[in-house]
Amino acid sequence: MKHFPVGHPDVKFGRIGVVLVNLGTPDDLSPKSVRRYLKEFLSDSRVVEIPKLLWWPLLNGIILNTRPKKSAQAYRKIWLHDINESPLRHYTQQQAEKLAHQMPEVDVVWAMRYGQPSISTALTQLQAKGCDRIVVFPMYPQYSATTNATVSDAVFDHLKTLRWQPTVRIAHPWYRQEAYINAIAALLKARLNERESAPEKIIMSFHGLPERFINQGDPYQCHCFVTRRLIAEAIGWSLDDVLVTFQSRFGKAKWIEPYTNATLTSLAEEGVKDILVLTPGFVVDCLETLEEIAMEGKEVFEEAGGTHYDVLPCLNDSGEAMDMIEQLVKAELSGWEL
Ligand SMILES: C=CC1=C(C)c2cc3[nH]c(cc4nc(cc5[nH]c(cc1n2)c(C)c5CCC(=O)O)C(CCC(=O)O)=C4C)c(C)c3C=C
Ligand SMILES: [Fe+2]
Ligand SMILES: [Fe+2]
Repeated sequence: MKHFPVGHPDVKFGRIGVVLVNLGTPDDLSPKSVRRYLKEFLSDSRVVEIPKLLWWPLLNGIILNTRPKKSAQAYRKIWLHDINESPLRHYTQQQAEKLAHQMPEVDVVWAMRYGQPSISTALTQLQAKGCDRIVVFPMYPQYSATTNATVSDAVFDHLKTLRWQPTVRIAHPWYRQEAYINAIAALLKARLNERESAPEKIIMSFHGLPERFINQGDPYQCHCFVTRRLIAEAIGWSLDDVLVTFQSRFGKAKWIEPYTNATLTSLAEEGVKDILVLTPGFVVDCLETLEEIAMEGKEVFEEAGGTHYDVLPCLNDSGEAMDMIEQLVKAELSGWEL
């Protein structure tokens, strides 16, 4: 029953919406698209904290003239050519579509922090369907200002443009939630059981960050260590054999260590032959897992003398992933009557 006065626009309300947000990815393989994506991403002052006066000439003068071509070649190796789509966007879309089936009582959409569909587009879409309560769900288990906070920035920038703002909840980081730990542990145990023998070491490779960000209070590294401990406990492995490493260093500054590639080399040089690598900080496979870990990491390990390099895929849109997302989203809806 609506009680709007005469002349008031007929705004829909009363529904609940969910938006799954991931990082963003190029629209296609052209250096132009990769450049557009990198420009938006690397212009975010939460991601690169170098004073604009120094960063802009470097970004626009050098990086955006050299990196897009190199990155486009890397993306070509992992692109889903049959559907002409980036894995990151494909799996994010699949997750949202599957969640919509699992939770028909809410409206589910997806968004890319850098690129399309933007967070603003997704929120507009949900409001048009009548959602006046919205859960924003960043697809990052471990909190970092470079990922989670920048999602919040985009959400609140959008809210600034509205007269009737929806009530918004931003999901709490879920690096230690049972639903997440159990989902990864289930896939990991299944892989360990499939194998003829256990690997000598399990490596958990997380995306890195400049060390300065951690020293300034970003909790990301601690979250990664908690995740590692809980997964190791869930599979009954000693922490001595489940290592954390950090990958994808960008630029010249010191990033958090140990670096993934350096660890792969030193392990192989110490005589470790057989390892299993997983990337629990990435919910879906993407450039960083498929190219950097599955391809480049394998080369690095084998060149240094390793012989068995096994990689566990990300959760993607598996049954385990979808149960996990449903449980985590439902916890965020708590108290909102449907
Ligand atoms: C410039 C510094 C960067 C920081 C800080 C950073 C943090 C960070 N990133 C992810 C997740 C992803 N990053 C991805 C790609 C990617 N990351 C950076 C740089 C930083 N990331 C660049 C320049 C790129 C682009 C690719 C390249 O040119 O090498 C991706 C993959 C996207 C895809 O399209 O597949 C993800 C996912 C996290 C979780 C994080 C902080 C914790
Ligand atoms: Fe990154
Ligand atoms: Fe990378």
